[in-house]
Amino acid sequence: MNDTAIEAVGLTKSYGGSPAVAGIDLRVPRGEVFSLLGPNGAGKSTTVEILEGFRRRDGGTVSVLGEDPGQAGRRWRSRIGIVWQRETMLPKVPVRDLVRHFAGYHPSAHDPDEVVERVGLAAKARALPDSLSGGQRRRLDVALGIVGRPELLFLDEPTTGFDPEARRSFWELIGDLARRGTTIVLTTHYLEEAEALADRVCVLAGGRVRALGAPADLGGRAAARATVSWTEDGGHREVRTREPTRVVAELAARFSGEVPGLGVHRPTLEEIYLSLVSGPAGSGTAGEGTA
Ligand SMILES: Nc1ncnc2c1ncn2[C@@H]1O[C@H](COP(=O)(O)OP(=O)(O)OP(=O)(O)O)[C@@H](O)[C@H]1O
Repeated sequence: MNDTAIEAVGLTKSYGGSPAVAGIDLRVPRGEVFSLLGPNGAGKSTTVEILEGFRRRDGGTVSVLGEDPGQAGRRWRSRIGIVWQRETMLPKVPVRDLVRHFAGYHPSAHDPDEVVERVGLAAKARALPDSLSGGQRRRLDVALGIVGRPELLFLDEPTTGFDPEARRSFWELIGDLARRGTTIVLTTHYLEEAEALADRVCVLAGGRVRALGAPADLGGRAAARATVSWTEDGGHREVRTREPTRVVAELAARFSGEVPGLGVHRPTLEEIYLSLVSGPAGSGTAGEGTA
């Protein structure tokens, strides 16, 4: 089996002459959790909808699970799961029956009751979709996206409206699917979600790839200087250093033990992300290139 789930080369799409996707190259190996980040209007949904076969591209080549999504048929579609950004219209059918119904479309679906349980809707199994809260409704969308045991799962801002506990349990669910080999494309505005789940993140801005890499390395993050801070003589002190361990060891020796107010701060993914998307299009440097 081909070990590439998604390959796009030179992908372009314009709306009324304005480029939304301006030449993107992507390769996502099977089994990877790949996260697309970027500000509103960056081109994430357009890219993902082309990969899902719901939007026509203007240029470039695309292969998803070995087929061109623009030409692929129902069998291909049944190998893909989608959790849309916007709520989809659902019939007035209880949660459990709806998940069972969706499972019926797929030859090797998960047990629907287990899926309802996994997304935390067991107590609402008999409820109608209309009666669910926003976060519960989102969990139902997730259940419908995963029940078919997709090889490739697209999640477009899946945890919007989730409370913190629901988000954590959703992360566990996604981690579990990933460990079982599902390839996942996650679009999110939550940097901590990308950090918790993604093997690699791709930052899009202005329809182009600004940076690509593991969350820990993105934009030179791993090599970036850390800030070591402490309190001394009643005042705040800090140094920026590439060797925070050495600085902390020196401080520990100097204070003979606990260093008052000690802190070590490395750039967060959010800080790196903001520095990547704040410049003019094309100014992103670190890690730029082919995904
Ligand atoms: N159907 C459409 N018709 C015209 N312009 C569109 C259409 N869909 C998207 N666009 C434009 O294309 C650009 C990229 O939009 P897209 O929805 O792909 O961005 P996004 O990164 O998904 O944003 P968000 O984070 O807000 O969901 C935007 O400037 C948007 O206004």
